[in-house]
Amino acid sequence: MSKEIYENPDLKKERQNCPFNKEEITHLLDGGKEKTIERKQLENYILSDEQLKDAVPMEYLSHADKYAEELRKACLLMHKLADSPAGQVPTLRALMGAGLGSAVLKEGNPLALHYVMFIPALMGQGTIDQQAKWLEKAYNLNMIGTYAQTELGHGTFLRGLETRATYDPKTQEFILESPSLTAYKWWPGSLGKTANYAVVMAQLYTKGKCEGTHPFMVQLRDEETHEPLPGIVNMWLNPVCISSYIHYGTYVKPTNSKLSYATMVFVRVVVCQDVTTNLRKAVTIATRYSCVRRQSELKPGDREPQVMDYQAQQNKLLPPLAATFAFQLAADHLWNLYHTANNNIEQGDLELLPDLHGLSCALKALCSSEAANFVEVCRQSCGGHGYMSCSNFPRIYGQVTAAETYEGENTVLWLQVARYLVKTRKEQSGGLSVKYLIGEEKGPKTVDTTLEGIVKLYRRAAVGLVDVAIAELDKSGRKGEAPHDAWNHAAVYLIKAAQAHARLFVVESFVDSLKEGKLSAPVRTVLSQLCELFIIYWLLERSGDFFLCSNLTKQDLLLLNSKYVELLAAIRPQAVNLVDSFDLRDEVLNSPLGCWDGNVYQRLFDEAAKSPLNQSNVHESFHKYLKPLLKSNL
Ligand SMILES: CCCCC/C=C\C/C=C\C/C=C\CCC(=O)SCCNC(=O)CCNC(=O)[C@H](O)C(C)(C)COP(=O)(O)OP(=O)(O)OC[C@H]1O[C@@H](n2cnc3c(N)ncnc32)[C@H](O)[C@@H]1OP(=O)(O)O
Ligand SMILES: Cc1cc2nc3c(=O)[nH]c(=O)nc-3n(C[C@H](O)[C@H](O)[C@H](O)COP(=O)(O)OP(=O)(O)OC[C@H]3O[C@@H](n4cnc5c(N)ncnc54)[C@H](O)[C@@H]3O)c2cc1C
Repeated sequence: MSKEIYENPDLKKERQNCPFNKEEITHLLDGGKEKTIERKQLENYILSDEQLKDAVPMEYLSHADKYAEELRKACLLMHKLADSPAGQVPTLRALMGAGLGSAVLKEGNPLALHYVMFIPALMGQGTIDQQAKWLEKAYNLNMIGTYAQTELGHGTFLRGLETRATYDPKTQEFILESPSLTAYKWWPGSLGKTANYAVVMAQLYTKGKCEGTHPFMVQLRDEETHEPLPGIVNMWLNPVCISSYIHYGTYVKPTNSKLSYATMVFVRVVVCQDVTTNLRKAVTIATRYSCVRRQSELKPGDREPQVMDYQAQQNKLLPPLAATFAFQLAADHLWNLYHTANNNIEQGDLELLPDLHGLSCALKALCSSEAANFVEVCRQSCGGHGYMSCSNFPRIYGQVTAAETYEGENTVLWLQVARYLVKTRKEQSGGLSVKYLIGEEKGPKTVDTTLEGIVKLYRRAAVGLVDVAIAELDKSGRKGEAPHDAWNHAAVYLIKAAQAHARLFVVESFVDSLKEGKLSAPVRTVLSQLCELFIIYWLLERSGDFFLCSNLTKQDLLLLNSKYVELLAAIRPQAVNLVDSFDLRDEVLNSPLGCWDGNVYQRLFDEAAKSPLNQSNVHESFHKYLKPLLKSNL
């Protein structure tokens, strides 16, 4: 007789009479029905392999055992690549990020940097000959690489990196050296124990002149013994300058010195998608738990309500739910811009490079910081159980907050965005993605609080805040301040302008995607409600920007507040159906709070029982330490 599948009765009720086709949203997020089928086949292929399951929860292993266990599984995954039903590239993409890969490699993939930065660096910066020599070796995993740029003393300021690569015309070799302790490469993933090669960013010196940071291919370890090569600690020999600009001993300047930064741009683009995947996991866990959890008293004398019925809980969870769609659609737009710009750059056309840099910085900083804040709100919305390691919130939060720092610390990226916006506004040229800065936007006299009207307000705020920042810069200039001092003293305004620009891009992406998308009426209705909720939420959160730059009035704000709480109530009934549409398997959520069946308490109990401390009633330490204390009559 088939085992009755348990489903929490509250979750079961939430799922009844769903007014829209969940699979339609699943296909939208996957990029089409075929992609969904491919993803599900791949998930079954990977998650059905018993060798990829953890014998004990990772949190109970030592540091070294965690590394060994993750490496074992990562290598097994690579062996499974060849027979993957989804093909190599989609499989690798799924295994590297916060999605399917995180169901197997809970502490992170020791081979991630090889695929996410090392190979892209070779593809983007290597000459044809170098690619012929290294790419096949890298794809065949006959070498494991990393991207070694950050040093103990420098991560942000690339022009300040201390590692030197001095070209010796006699031997036609580069001598790489770390001239000081602060020059030691620090942070590169896999550098410690896994990689045997690295793309090393170093200052290129030739004929006594520094030509700036360039990428070098360096062998770190013996390919057989894995022992570090001689002198590896502070001296690397025989590196190869990738995309060599040394022709017959003479340095030939690249068409754009920032092309050597291209790998970072690629990762910033993929980080937007990755943090969105993590946010989807957090929202799913918190939403399902909030419909299982019953607590307190809403109506005197009534049964304890589902905590999702509190407006305060809806205010916590529905904006991040909406954000997952907003960020996904914006990340898709950015990915398309990346491909267009990259194809043009390969033809020597660099026109879109500033736009790509500006937008990738803006979206990486916005999505990572907003996702980090939203993940923490999701964790808090689950009370004490959200604090448990097995909830998966600590791990998701750790991964998302890391993205606020790596690949460009967010503040630094915001200032890069501001530099691009000020230049575009002042020069009234370029600015593919910031057309509003070129034309003279006439702000609406009275505020129109329709969706289109609110988007216009976002545009007013975006252009207005750039003008406020420029006015500050000009004011400092008139006081005789040097440009770098004026820039530093306007930083607060510059960052606000950059953030308003990033929010405008996300809002326009969401609205435009709904206009262009071929959606059924029910799906369009629920996504439009989420879109309106989200853009009003952000406006209410940043109302100062809009008061400063538009004719928004107190009455308008009160009206928008009312609209916002109406939308919370309208979306509440579909919260579980919306997160079910993400189609995230329990193994990917990896949380007893978020499991599909809602059997939360039993799963929490089972997780607790796995702790080594729960394998006996009295731990040996009692006899060693506590008992003597109890007897000592202090
Ligand atoms: C496939 C699925 C994957 C899923 C997994 C996803 C994620 C997880 C995977 C990987 C992450 C893991 C590890 C992270 C790895 C790292 O962290 S690698 C190290 C990252 N480090 C950085 O990002 C360093 C940040 N700093 C910089 O980029 C630069 O120092 C700077 C801040 C940009 C300043 O550079 P500088 O040379 O000083 O330039 P300046 O500010 O003077 O500007 C000069 C002009 O150059 C333009 N510009 C700057 N950068 C770029 C660029 N990248 N592209 C194009 N143009 C650029 C700038 O706009 C200026 O132009 P003007 O016209 O003169 O204004
Ligand atoms: C999980 C993780 C993985 C990583 N993986 C890699 C890797 O694989 N390879 C690699 O090379 N690196 C890696 N890194 C390093 C990472 O890229 C750097 O930490 C990052 O670029 C930030 O640089 P920093 O550490 O020097 O911070 P800093 O720049 O020193 O930041 C300190 C403070 O200074 C501020 N600041 C700095 N410059 C300015 C400015 N111009 N204006 C205003 N404020 C400023 C920052 O905003 C910040 O508040 C990783 C980091 C993490 C956390």
